[in-house]
Amino acid sequence: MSLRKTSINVLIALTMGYIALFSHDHLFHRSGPNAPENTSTSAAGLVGDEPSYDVQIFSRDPLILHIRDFVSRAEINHLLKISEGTYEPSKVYPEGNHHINRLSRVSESAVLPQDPIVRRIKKRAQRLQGWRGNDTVLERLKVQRYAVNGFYSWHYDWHGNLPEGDRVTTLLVYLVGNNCTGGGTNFPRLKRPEDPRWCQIIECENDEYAGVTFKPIEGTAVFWENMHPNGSVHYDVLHAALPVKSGQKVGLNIWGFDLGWKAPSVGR
Ligand SMILES: O=C(O)CCC(=O)C(=O)O
Ligand SMILES: [Fe+2]
Repeated sequence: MSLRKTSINVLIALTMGYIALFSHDHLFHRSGPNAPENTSTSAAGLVGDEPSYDVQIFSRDPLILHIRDFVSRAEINHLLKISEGTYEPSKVYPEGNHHINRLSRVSESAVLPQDPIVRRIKKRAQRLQGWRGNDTVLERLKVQRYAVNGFYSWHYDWHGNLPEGDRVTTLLVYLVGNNCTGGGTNFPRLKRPEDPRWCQIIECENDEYAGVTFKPIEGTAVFWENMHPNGSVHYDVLHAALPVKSGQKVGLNIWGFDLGWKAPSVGR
């Protein structure tokens, strides 16, 4: 093939790629089933195109993604505003027994009302996870607020033995945290990656905790699968909200709950 023919072919391929990309974008953002809610006012920059976020695979087993700019500044302000006045002390529920236990968890929680902005963020979270069948639903969004000395000690988000299903995914979005010290999300069973570029998003120096600690960078999110591909619970997703030493941290929990989840009888 002559050089001229090759470059024409490359040009055609690039143009086709551009058209494919463009129409994909067109389908998803404007006319697809997941188009943003039709919110007609543009107050506070909350409406319009979906914010573009940036995803990186942090770990393959368990699957953990790090997502930059998952929510916009205007969305953060809105979520903080609608949660104000509705916080209650957070509870824990070992063996189905819901109670406050200040030895394992000190924070306040607020369940968010379902307004158009909340629904839009839920749709974004759902689309990120792909179509998992009608049995997997997102729980009501929950905001967790940690003051100085607030924390949530090491735990799993899965239950492992509920008859009604289980939490199969966790999407944790940091709403406030840029000015706090402490307050990272620690996974003690993960191996810290060696490449120093990860240090932008995880603690590298002076991390007094084993494993990996994600920094609570506002707008970013950490997503993980709580189960192995065959449905068995994953023990390496053990995690904690480390104590806040100064400032304040607020996180948004978006959990994927599979109503049809059952523990597999063998293996992982
Ligand atoms: O806020 C964090 O860093 C983790 C929170 C958490 O694990 C939870 O609410 O289940
Ligand atoms: Fe958790």
